[in-house]
Amino acid sequence: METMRWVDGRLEILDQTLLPETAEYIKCEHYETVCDAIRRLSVRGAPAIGAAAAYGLALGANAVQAASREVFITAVEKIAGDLAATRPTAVNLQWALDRMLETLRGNTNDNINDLKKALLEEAHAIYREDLESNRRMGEFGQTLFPDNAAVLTHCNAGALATAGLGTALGVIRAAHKAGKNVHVYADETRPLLQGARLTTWEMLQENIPVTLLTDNMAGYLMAQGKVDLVIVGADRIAANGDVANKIGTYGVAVLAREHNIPFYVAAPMSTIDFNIASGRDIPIETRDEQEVTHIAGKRVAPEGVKVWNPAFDVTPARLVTAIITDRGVARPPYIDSLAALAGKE
Ligand SMILES: CSC[C@H]1O[C@H](OP(=O)(O)O)[C@H](O)[C@@H]1O
Repeated sequence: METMRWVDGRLEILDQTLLPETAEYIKCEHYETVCDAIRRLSVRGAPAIGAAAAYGLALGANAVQAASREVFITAVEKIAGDLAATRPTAVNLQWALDRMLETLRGNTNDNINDLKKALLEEAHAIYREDLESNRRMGEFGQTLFPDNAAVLTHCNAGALATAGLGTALGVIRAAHKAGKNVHVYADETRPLLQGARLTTWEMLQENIPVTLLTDNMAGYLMAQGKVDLVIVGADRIAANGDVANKIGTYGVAVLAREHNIPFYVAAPMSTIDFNIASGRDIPIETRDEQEVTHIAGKRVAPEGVKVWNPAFDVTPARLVTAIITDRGVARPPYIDSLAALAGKE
């Protein structure tokens, strides 16, 4: 099942808020529909958000009526700004939009229709490349898995968060395919339950053994000696290796360190933000309080209670055993190893 698809000049997005019960595609005729899909997590996960924004920009550009290249570019830049404003933490969103705008500005063609075609081609390329990136991360990462590995993961860093295989789950898929007999422990991941709803669904689809646990069970599972390694995705990684990922990841990393369990992060190079020195500078999204006060649409917390709902937290680099990227595995010190993988001096 595709996370998204371009059909007859429009973007169709698998609505992940309806999974696992219902698999339904949102038909996006306007880029504002894509903005809404990103904001409400119909499409989610750093690489998937980036690809959706790229297609959203191509969709919006197609609707622009401009008399000149300059007017067209100004209109497209405004659409990119609207898409960029949907969610602040996943750097792939801005990365994809920047790449699309660079493509546009670097194309000296004055024919507006040709510029529109070039934007759509770039969106296709971003989506296609992410699938290849997932495959490469899987190849690099599965070498870190022992046979019969019991693997704990948090949130959903799977096919649904990317263009097809996943980051953390892409590594798990590769290890499963390599015959390593992986067993997955999936944190439910409150408040939006990406683990309970999406990771378990993906693993069951492919007969990869999976056990669901609530977030507050992870420590006891580790204390029982039942976890060989932890692997998670990322939304933004700072130049020093600090990792922003779904809320709860930091707690899992501290528990893993306490129990001497390797803690791996799988992320493409497009998730590394070399413009940010450390996790202190990563913008953390806070979301609607009803995500915490309600479960399945039913209020469970009393009216009037104060709520704190950060969607992400930051795991310091010192708690990260290795970062598995699509260019290889980075080990501490990340300030050097990530820069080397990026080909920076
Ligand atoms: C492969 S990126 C997946 C990453 O994105 C998730 O956040 P959200 O569901 O809010 O988009 C979570 O942090 C995952 O690790």
